[in-house]
Amino acid sequence: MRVVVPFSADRPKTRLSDTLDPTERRAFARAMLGDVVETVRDAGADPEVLATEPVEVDAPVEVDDRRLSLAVNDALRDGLPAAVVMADLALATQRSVRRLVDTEGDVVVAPGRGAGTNAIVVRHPEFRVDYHGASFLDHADAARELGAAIRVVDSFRLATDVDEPSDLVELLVHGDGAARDWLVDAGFELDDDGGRVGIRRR
Ligand SMILES: Nc1nc2c(ncn2[C@@H]2O[C@H](COP(=O)(O)OP(=O)(O)OP(=O)(O)O)[C@@H](O)[C@H]2O)c(=O)[nH]1
Ligand SMILES: C[C@H](OP(=O)(O)O)C(=O)O
Repeated sequence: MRVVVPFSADRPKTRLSDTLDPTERRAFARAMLGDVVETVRDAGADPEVLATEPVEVDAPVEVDDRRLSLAVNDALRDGLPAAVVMADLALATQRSVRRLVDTEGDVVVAPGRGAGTNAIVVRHPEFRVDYHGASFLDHADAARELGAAIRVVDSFRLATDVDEPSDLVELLVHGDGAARDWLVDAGFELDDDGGRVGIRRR
């Protein structure tokens, strides 16, 4: 199955601005992209990166700097079925991606926290993505309006998109790819000194 991996190359991860400087955010986002592409391929699917600017990665890259939903809907027109897996799902595993693409349904969604849509499989020819805000609810409504069968994949690993500093804790604990290595090399470690486990930088 085609797996489109959208990647905002130019100004990535602005919600991590208090934790990483712009250069670090680009490098960290790029490390997560590489992990997602490798995981998708290990799951036996075919990654295609949809980036806002050229990027060196082990997968075909299409550059499209239009807004996310517009670019993704155009990419979906290149052939269904197709999945869209976000480039910041650094905890995704071969098994969780396989579970996503093997789940039957006209539209299959792996929700993210905050009513997001972290990954989606589209088999219905008239379905269109509409990202940002409560996109999970918007996608469920859109599927119902089409009479499309929608399925939800409840997965910790697909639900964890790395957007904010608290997400870095999950990556340190559960990740095992280049993005986690990048964090460790940058001096990040768990802060387990009482209360909820956080993150600190040596
Ligand atoms: N191709 C493309 N990818 C995008 C765009 N906006 C976000 N993405 C990607 O979509 C995924 C989810 O988006 P966000 O979580 O908002 O990522 P982000 O924009 O880097 O993060 P913030 O700046 O904190 O919003 C990430 O993998 C982004 O790289 C876009 O306009 N075009
Ligand atoms: C892609 C987008 O991510 P967010 O902007 O919500 O982090 C969404 O999940 O709709």
